[in-house]
Amino acid sequence: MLTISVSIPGESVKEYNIFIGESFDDKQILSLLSAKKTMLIADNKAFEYHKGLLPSILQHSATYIVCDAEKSKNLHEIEKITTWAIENGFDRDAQVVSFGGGAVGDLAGFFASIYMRGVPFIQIPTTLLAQVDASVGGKTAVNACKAKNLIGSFCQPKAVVVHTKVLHSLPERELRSGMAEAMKMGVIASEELFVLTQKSLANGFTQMPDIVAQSVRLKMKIVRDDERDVGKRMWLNLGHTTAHAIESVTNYTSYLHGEAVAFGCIVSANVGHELGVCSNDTVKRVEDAFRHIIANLTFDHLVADDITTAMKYDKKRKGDEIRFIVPLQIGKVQVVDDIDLNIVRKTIEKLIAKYSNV
Ligand SMILES: O=C(O)C(=O)C[C@@H](O)[C@H](O)[C@H](O)COP(=O)(O)O
Repeated sequence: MLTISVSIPGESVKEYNIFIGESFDDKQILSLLSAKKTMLIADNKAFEYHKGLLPSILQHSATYIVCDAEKSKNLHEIEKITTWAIENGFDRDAQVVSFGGGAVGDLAGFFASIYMRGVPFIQIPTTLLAQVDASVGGKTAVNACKAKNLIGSFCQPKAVVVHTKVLHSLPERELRSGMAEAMKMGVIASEELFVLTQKSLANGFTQMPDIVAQSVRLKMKIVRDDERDVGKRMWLNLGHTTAHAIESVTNYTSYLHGEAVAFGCIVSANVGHELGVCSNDTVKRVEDAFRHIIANLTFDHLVADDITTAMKYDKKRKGDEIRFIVPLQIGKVQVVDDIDLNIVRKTIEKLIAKYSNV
């Protein structure tokens, strides 16, 4: 088992461990928290397939099942969980264990951060996407009418427990989607990870524990320096200005998050090229990598104008100015303030046409 220790400076230092291993004795997981009562908030599919990983937790908790997690990531579901928690007698001494993909982790984490003004929580991510990205870093959120993750909090978990064993049973589409976030991390900060993710994808998802560990380490280095997302943490949003807009205009039904991110990273590299900061070679490397994630999808029903309109709700914006993250080379990105949305719209139009017949 690998343990990554996190220490995030601030008014009060937040310290916790991220455990990565094939699987864990769940008694050890429970012992990481001292609370007496546990609310297990679990994705329905993850619970169906993997509840065997949680014998002790199940004995000591009440379980709330979330169906269709991305569609349920909203304030209505938060109210439903709150009613359930109250009816089950959970008070300030309770704790939350989240079990599922990124959407359940975001929802459960947000609930934990506000229930009775906050109770501790542990993340047990069961998708590759959640293991490499969503479960670490302490962003919790629900979607609002106009945009993704508009309501949320910064709240670090008490621990993150990554069972890499669950990856063996994930559908290939889910694995590809998760790989997009690890690949994105490579573009941001590590050519080595970028190359590793490409190799893994080409060879049937090899070296997954290594990819999870490298992604988490790189992400936490950035989060440690800028927990509140006012500086370099914005790098982690590479591809997400486009991705969130696409997810919102398609009502979270057409693409998995990582698929939207893959398309978004291709958009970012091409926008960077239009701005003269990203070379032909880098654009080609980015497209060669991410196109394998979106290979079986079509984008022809998307309208570039709708996507750029939805970008106006992006949380990174500064007044009316939209910020965009672009790659400079593999391993290095830059935040562009006040991006010209005409350039973005034209680039998206071009790429919708290009990736509609793949
Ligand atoms: O942790 C971060 O910071 C990121 O931006 C990582 C993203 O991959 C992740 O999807 C995040 O939840 C998006 O955050 P948001 O602030 O754009 O909602």
